[in-house]
Amino acid sequence: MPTLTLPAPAKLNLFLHITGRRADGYHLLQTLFVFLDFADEITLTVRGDGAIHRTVGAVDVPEVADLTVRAARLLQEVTACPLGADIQVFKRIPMGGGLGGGSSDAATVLQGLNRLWQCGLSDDELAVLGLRLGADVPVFVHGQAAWAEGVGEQLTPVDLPACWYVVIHPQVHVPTSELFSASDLTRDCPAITLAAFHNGVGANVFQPVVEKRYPEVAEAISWLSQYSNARLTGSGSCLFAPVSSRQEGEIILQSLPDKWCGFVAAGVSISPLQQKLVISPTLYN
Ligand SMILES: C[C@@](CO)(OP(=O)(O)O)[C@H](O)COP(=O)(O)OP(=O)(O)OC[C@H]1O[C@@H](n2ccc(N)nc2=O)[C@H](O)[C@@H]1O
Ligand SMILES: Nc1ncnc2c1ncn2[C@@H]1O[C@H](COP(=O)(O)OP(=O)(O)O)[C@@H](O)[C@H]1O
Repeated sequence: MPTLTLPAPAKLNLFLHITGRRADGYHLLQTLFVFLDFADEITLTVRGDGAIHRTVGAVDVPEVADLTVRAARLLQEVTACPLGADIQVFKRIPMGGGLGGGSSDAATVLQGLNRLWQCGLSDDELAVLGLRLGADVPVFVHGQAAWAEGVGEQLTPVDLPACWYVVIHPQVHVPTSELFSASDLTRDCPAITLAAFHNGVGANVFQPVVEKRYPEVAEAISWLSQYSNARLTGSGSCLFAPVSSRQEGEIILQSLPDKWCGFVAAGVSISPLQQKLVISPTLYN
């Protein structure tokens, strides 16, 4: 049966402001998404019997709740596709760390099965479907670094200069919903422009809230700030800082306290998924 292996990259939120709230309680954001060349790997194999199974995946995510399985079922339902799939998810991206791994996995499954099942949906149609699974799925479907508004689905592509980042996971799980409901979260940021961001305006509004509730994250931010401008990504708990080269990042990581994990990755404007899809439109065998 046809098989396809694709990357599901991590993202960083280079800044994240909340500008207001929708009537349904969801928060309106301004953020800048960039991708990392650090990714989960997903292998999809077509099944003729219509069943969808996750044959490899994170042990602490039940198969039925896995965003890859939910994405496959959604695409199957919407397109009335009679085919199924076996899904292998090799996780590298820390979960619940603000790196968007679950959303990225879902986007990769939508893109991969759209091809394997020959559904013929456009990127825009896949992004609309993806939004039903999570606010961050559309940006991963399009795979282009973007200025984002709304809940993160109103995307304007941007081309950012290549950059290296040190990313640290303080081994703390920070639940996104808890942070969005925090009383001390700033929800009235004035709207800014991309030009203002490039002039140094912009912060992550979750950062002070997370630092107050999770001292371990505050300690990690303070540690990384010795070397470069450290900031939280998404709702945390991972943090990142720009560095001038992979080598500089690796040197910083040599002093990383054992209790935390870290890696160095390149920030890229075209996601590793889009790069692979564009280079070889008929990838599967
Ligand atoms: C904060 C961001 C920034 O990129 O990323 P992560 O930290 O998750 O990577 C996203 O906005 C995360 O969006 P999304 O992926 O939809 O968050 P979920 O975990 O599904 O949302 C959990 C809960 O947070 C609240 N929520 C979420 C998004 C939003 N714009 N407003 C909200 O109020 C809702 O109550 C929702 O039920
Ligand atoms: N394939 C998946 N990979 C990671 N997390 C998943 C997956 N499917 C469902 N989840 C759930 O989504 C939550 C958020 O995961 P993730 O997207 O990695 O983090 P974040 O939203 O903080 O960037 C996890 O805690 C997990 O319970």
